[in-house]
Amino acid sequence: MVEHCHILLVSFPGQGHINPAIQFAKCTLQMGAKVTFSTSLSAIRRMSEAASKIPGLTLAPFSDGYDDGWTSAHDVQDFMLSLRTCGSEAVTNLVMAQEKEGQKFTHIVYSTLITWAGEVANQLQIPSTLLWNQPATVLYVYYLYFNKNVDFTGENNEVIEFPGLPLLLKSCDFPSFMQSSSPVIYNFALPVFKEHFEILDRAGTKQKILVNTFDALEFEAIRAINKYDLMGIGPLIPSAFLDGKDPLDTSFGGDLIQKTVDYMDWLNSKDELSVIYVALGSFSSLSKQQMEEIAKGLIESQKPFLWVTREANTLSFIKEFEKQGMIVPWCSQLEVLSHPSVGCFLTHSGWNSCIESLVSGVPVVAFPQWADQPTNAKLLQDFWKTGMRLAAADGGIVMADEVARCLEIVMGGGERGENMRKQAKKWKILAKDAVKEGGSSNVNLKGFMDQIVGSNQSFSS
Ligand SMILES: O=c1ccn([C@@H]2O[C@H](COP(=O)(O)OP(=O)(O)O[C@H]3O[C@H](CO)[C@@H](O)[C@H](O)[C@H]3O)[C@@H](O)[C@H]2O)c(=O)[nH]1
Repeated sequence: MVEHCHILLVSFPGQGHINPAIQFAKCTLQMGAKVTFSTSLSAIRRMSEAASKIPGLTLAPFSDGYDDGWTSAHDVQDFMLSLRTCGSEAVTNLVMAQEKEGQKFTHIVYSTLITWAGEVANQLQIPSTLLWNQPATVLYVYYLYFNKNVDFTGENNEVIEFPGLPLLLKSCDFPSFMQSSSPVIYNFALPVFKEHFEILDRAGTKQKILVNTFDALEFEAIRAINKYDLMGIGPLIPSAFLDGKDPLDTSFGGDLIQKTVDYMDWLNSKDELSVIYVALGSFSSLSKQQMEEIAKGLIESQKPFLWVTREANTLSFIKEFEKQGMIVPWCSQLEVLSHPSVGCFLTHSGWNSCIESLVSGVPVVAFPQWADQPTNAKLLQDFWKTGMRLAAADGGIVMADEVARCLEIVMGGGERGENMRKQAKKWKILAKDAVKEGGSSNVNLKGFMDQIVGSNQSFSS
């Protein structure tokens, strides 16, 4: 029975993980399940009041030892260890507390990087499912890296074929952690991804993996790993920007910073498709030189821009720069992307940003930094064909000319830009189709819910 379904949802505290997790919670709540959402106190604190009042949602924060939030000034390995220790204890305590009251969680759903929640679920013999919040393609690439005899050396950046994938990758397209240039401080990452597979394998055969993607977008990659049952249940995006069923669902509710500057009047004053929206990650750590090159490239483009950054004060020509654009510390990205004046998204290609660009039908200029972002940028450019990736000059810096060149191609009147805009419109329609009643993601999510309550009763949407 649906009212007996109680999901414990555990998420990594980063913005790119919290957002799809909250949206997953909203979808399953609408189907009648109860959801307890557990993550670090710092992430729960930044959730809007509205999110904390979602009916049926219980928040279960725990201290991960970084109650003011992790910043790049902290050692990332220490943080991951502390999160694992504190999180494992918190999840165990939550399960025990339920049992004391004669109740139990039906299922534990845990996000990417939260391997330990899967481990605790295995130990406590509670069925669990990974909510993978990156493309299915990236999961497949990691799977091959750890499990199959595929040569990932990619010497001289030669092209590598991946069985079952209609896409050729070079080493520069791999997740950054696989690349030889990955900084030592991120050496913790590959073992975490390896552990994901080990935990899935210990949980039993043919484990389901929920993926924030949809069938039409990654048909082959979703089916490429026979060992697991990947299910596209995305895009996990607030309803108002997707199917419109709930016009009041206009935000994820877990914003890093609550909106502080009003940019809507400014956007309203601009011509259709004329504005460049720039957001290069919640924790961008671009060098001063790189920031300046991007700024110069934007100026060269002569187009208005809205740039989300909290580092603009490092720019030497900020005053001149501000005449052409607007700088904000945070915005509602989906609100901006769905504004008619926005014609291009200059993005770090974090997975949520990619999928939000597709849902909004906005072409991109991709500037991947790390993690899955190089692969995401490759997919956007060569598979979904909605944009292009910036090329770095010798020395690794992307120069202003390159920024301006790509913006001109994507936003200009030429054939390439025209095609990208056409492709972007196509994905916008297909994304909405996926979540409609009877759409692939809608069917998959209902199927998952049916399975976890162990009944044949169908869920309403
Ligand atoms: O001003 C802003 C800037 C961002 N966002 C939102 O913040 C989220 C950002 O997510 P994402 O684009 O995925 O970036 P990160 O937060 O950097 O995501 C991390 O997590 C993702 C999911 O695992 C990975 O794909 C990325 O590489 C990794 O950096 C999106 O929902 C945006 O809509 C806003 O609402 N307002």
